[in-house]
Amino acid sequence: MSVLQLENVSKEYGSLLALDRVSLTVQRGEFVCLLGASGCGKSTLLSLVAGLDRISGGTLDIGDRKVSLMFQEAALFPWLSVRANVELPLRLQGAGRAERRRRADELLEIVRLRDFGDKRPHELSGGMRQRVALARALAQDADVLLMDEPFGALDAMTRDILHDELERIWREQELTVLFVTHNVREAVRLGDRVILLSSRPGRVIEDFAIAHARPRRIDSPEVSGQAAEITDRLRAEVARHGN
Ligand SMILES: Nc1ncnc2c1ncn2[C@@H]1O[C@H](COP(=O)(O)OP(=O)(O)OP(=O)(O)O)[C@@H](O)[C@H]1O
Repeated sequence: MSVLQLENVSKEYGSLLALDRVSLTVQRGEFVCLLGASGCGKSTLLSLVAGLDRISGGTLDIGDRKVSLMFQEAALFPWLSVRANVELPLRLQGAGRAERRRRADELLEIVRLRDFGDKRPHELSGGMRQRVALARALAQDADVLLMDEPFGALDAMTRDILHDELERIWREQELTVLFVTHNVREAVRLGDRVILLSSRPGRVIEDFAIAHARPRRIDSPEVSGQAAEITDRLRAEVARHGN
């Protein structure tokens, strides 16, 4: 069952064409990575799916499904405790105090931060803050999780660990994920599919199926081999555009 369908979606910002007739279908439970050179419109695509911006042409069908967004910066409220940050979406949903607390603790357990609920964000490492952001995104109980380079600012080791965690949570919670990155190995490590976008204006130039058994290691020969193939394709595309 598809949860998201884009057909010939274009996006113009004034005279700038950011996306050019992008077609993409995401099935329920799929982990789809969007990959492309800088400025090709990856974030634009996410913001269209999130309903933060309007398409200029084509059709985008997400039905009545809810999305939640996660960015490179955790964007937590510094004056609130970790638990209170996770509780915020629950508060907006109208959940009562006890229910909020119960669900927030459950989510903190899922991201392995159960003992950190009373801390403030500044007391946590960057990786831990992203875990809180993930818990907060999960609190929205969305059908589709939209992630815009969520681990881009983390060191390689922390990123590795969070890949494992995200994969586990995706599987356990049966999430559908649309994940933007410009890190080819990360895309192959995580995705069921890797959608390669052209340089601006962004068009889908290839849809790679990633069939290697999970869990994958980012430094495994399988991931490295397929990442090299995709990198060559991306390089050719960037060279064609001269940027
Ligand atoms: N609100 C906006 N107004 C005008 N132009 C915009 C706006 N948002 C994005 N753009 C332009 O659209 C193009 C695509 O931007 P976008 O941020 O989606 O690319 P990206 O692939 O996510 O880039 P990066 O990998 O560098 O984050 C860029 O040329 C950008 O300058």
